[in-house]
Amino acid sequence: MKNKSDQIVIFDTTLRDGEQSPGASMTIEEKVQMAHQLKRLGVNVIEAGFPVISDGDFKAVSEIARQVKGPTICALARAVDNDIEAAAKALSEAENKRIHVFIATSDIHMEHKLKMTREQVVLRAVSAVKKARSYVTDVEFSAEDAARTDLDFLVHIIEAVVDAGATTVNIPDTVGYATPSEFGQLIKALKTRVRNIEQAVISVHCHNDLGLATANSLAAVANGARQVECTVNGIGERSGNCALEEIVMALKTRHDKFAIETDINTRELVNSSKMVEEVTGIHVQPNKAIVGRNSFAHEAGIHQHGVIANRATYEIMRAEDVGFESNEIVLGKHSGRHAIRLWLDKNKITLNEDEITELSNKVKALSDTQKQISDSDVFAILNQSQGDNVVSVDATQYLGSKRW
Ligand SMILES: CC(=O)SCCNC(=O)CCNC(=O)[C@H](O)C(C)(C)COP(=O)(O)OP(=O)(O)OC[C@H]1O[C@@H](n2cnc3c(N)ncnc32)[C@H](O)[C@@H]1OP(=O)(O)O
Ligand SMILES: CC(C)C(=O)C(=O)O
Repeated sequence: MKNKSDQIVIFDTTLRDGEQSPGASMTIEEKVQMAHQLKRLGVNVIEAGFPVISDGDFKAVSEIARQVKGPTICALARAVDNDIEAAAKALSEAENKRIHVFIATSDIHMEHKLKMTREQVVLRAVSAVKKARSYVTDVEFSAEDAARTDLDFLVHIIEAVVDAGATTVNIPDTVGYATPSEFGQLIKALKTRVRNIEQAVISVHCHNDLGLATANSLAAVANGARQVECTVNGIGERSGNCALEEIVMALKTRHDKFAIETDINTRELVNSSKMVEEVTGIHVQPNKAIVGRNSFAHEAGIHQHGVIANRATYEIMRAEDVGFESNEIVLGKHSGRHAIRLWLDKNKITLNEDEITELSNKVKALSDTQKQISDSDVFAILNQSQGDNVVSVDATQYLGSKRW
């Protein structure tokens, strides 16, 4: 990392919070394979798991700690001695290690779930951080449900854990309740009010219940957060977490606004996304920002015309920069003649303007009866038109579709 002010720590929790998505459980081998990919992607911290929860998770964290050198390997623990001991043990072979302890700080969680008073929670948090510090120098503390926590109490507990040795303090919006302006203001308030805040990195961990996880994380960064917790494809509890690919590409694309760097090799984003789809069986929707298959695809004629003239008319990022081979011009109901001309050029077919118009009309007519148009559909149209001497091509070589 360069320096704290213009760099952000990308803390990937695909293997911990991401794995908490119903149905996303991974085997030890899958977690290790994913951790190697996260290293290729360039994440700074890999939250490899929660060692106390099962033998499998303990082994997965230990194996990742043993095999994956370079990034910091992090293990989660409740503010419970046994959890912290398990985390320390699982991390023993890590080159760079972090123990992440958490306890809830909102009144609703403390009263109904933990059945603890504010004072008891502070004492438990301080003692957990001290215990974690007895094993490692890099300790993260999370105030679970921070976004719904009384601000004075949050300031107080953060000061206490930083005094106890926490090197990163994480402010989760555990239930995805905050709005960007509120969350940005919360980070700003902590930066000004927490006496010893300069001794720790401020981190955020936003959930996506209202679809605001990335927006809230960005607002936090704009107000001084320097670690963002996120997951590939945004998987995680309920509606998931801030998506790694979204926060990284937002910071890269809007460098003019944020002036923040990450260490992420963005060309590995699509590979990482595909690996998460494979190991979890959870597929991203086509319109998923950055890694969805429609993110750089254009079907509407006016857009296609613009993109053919200059990609920047309708693309704010380059498909190649996130790991796709290229952008796509997709033929369909909304396509116009500029796209048809491009398709013909690519396939080395020459038609006159009347024939191009006729082909365009036939593509539109076919699109009224089916959802998607493949290359072989277009060749079939051309072959049907053979009698009218439009063109003669052998469509059999194009059977199957490039896109669909
Ligand atoms: C916001 C988050 O994502 S937090 C992380 C969530 N992840 C997980 O829960 C991982 C999977 N969890 C598990 O396997 C289990 O819940 C375990 C192993 C952690 C605990 O299992 P159990 O002992 O059976 O307890 P159970 O899950 O029913 O209840 C949670 C217990 O942890 C306590 N607890 C919850 N959070 C904390 C905390 N941060 N610090 C201390 N204690 C906590 C609860 O008060 C409750 O204690 P109780 O049993 O004395 O009532
Ligand atoms: C453990 C913490 C960081 C968490 O996952 C949450 O609050 O959502």
